[in-house]
Amino acid sequence: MATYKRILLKLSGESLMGEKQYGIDEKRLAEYAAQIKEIHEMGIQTGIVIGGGNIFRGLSGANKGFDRVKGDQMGMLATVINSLALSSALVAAGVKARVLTAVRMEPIGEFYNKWKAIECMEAGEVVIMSAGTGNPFFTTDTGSSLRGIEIEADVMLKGTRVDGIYTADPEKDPTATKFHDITYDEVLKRGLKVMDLTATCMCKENNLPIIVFDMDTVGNLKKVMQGEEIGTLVHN
Ligand SMILES: Nc1ncnc2c1ncn2[C@@H]1O[C@H](COP(=O)(O)OP(=O)(O)OP(=O)(O)O)[C@@H](O)[C@H]1O
Ligand SMILES: O=c1ccn([C@@H]2O[C@H](COP(=O)(O)O)[C@@H](O)[C@H]2O)c(=O)[nH]1
Repeated sequence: MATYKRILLKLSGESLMGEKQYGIDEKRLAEYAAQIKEIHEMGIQTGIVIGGGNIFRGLSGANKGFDRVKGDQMGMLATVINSLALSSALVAAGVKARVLTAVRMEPIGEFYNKWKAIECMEAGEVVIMSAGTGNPFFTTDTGSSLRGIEIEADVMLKGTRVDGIYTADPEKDPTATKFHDITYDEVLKRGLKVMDLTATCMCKENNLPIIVFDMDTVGNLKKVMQGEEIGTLVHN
């Protein structure tokens, strides 16, 4: 039984690499598409934002001598590449999918607006909102919170490679312990870096709950949608 009518799913670009060092792992892509198909078949309206860290990040480009704004634009284009790949995998799995872009680039994708996104989801399409916010100095976490609020999602799901929010980065600190749930204020006070702080603030101010969970384990997305408490819930 689905507990949510409409969701915003944020996928990690880095996770899309799978076992690779760079780019897109076809197996991981197909697994993501299959998981999304499962919840789409439950009747859940699904909006998606995907990161670009498997291809390019503006900040790392700045370290290599790129102008920061151009680097961020390259990063936003990286999210468009991932979005196109995901839409292609979804269509191959038999799911109608559409890519909208935060920067005009027809015919690659239609220019995003809230009403178009909602109309398409209500008509049974999975909508992938690409190019982040369209502005430099942001991330796709912030793009996700923005789009989640705009499309009036019931929840923002951050599907990543860790299974929730910990007291410290679990990939660096083996003594870190996991939160079952946590308030936005506590995430901000502790400076927990699983999501950027701008995104957390936006969700707090607009009362959009966040669930952080491990998307790389097949079947988890459906479990979260069925109400299984396998990740960490962030709430007021
Ligand atoms: N307190 C914490 N709890 C859980 N994870 C944390 C924490 N602090 C840092 N992290 C790290 O945050 C990462 C999750 O970020 P993730 O890779 O999904 O997003 P991202 O960097 O925005 O991805 P992309 O930009 O590629 O889309 C985890 O892999 C984890 O190592
Ligand atoms: O609104 C946005 C979103 C993203 N960017 C740039 O893209 C890369 C990739 O996004 P990730 O969230 O890191 O996966 C990001 O590092 C920024 O450089 C942006 O400028 N504006």
